[in-house]
Amino acid sequence: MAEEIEWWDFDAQDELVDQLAGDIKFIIESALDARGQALVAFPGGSTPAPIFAKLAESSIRWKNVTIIPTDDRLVPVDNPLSNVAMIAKAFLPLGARVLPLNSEAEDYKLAGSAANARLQDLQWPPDLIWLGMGKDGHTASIFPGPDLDEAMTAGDDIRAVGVAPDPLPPEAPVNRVTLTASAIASAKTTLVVCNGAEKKAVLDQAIEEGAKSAYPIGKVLAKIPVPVDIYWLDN
Ligand SMILES: O=C(O)[C@H](O)[C@@H](O)[C@H](O)[C@H](O)COP(=O)(O)O
Repeated sequence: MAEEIEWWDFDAQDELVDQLAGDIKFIIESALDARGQALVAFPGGSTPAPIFAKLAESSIRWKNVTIIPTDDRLVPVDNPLSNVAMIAKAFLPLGARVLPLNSEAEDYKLAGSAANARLQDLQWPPDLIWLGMGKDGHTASIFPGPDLDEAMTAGDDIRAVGVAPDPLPPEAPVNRVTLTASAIASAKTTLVVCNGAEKKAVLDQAIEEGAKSAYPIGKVLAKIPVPVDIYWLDN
């Protein structure tokens, strides 16, 4: 169980967007003040788009900020499913350094190893890992399937692995590269952002069940040693 979990409930999307963009700005600026640079991981999916847009309006020293996806779908960057493309569109024009997890490798395991090798060059740990979650309880791209154990139990030196979700999620039915649970747990700050009663019910159950949960989000949160803030939009 994460040391402490705090829920922040919102009735309106613009309130969640404003609050979250402000909180992420604060985390990034604190890192810039302390170290002159910041490393953050942002999720894919549909939820982040308005938050990226709001955050991109912030006057931050973006040139000193490195952004990685928490996970990526193994598709070319010009494919609408690409997580890194969505991040890059919002933050590359501001001068941020946006690094992909995906690669040309056809073998998803090789793509995972390549991403892991690239992440070794970064100044770890991340200042922030912002997680999304699916209705099936996946988070980042830690999904039920043959690679769940590896993603959950890989050692601290393994930051990313390739994953073939089983079943493939209908909204993006492709293999993935994801940060491992230990990479996620190493972050200085962790946020979860989700919406709707269905995801709330899954998240409540996953938190209750902790490490034994069949939901990946429950297993991952159980490994996180710092307090976790959950931003939940009721819609
Ligand atoms: O690439 C991905 O699929 C994600 O990073 C994933 O973990 C996402 O955060 C959730 O599936 C929620 O997605 P939505 O925001 O679209 O509901």
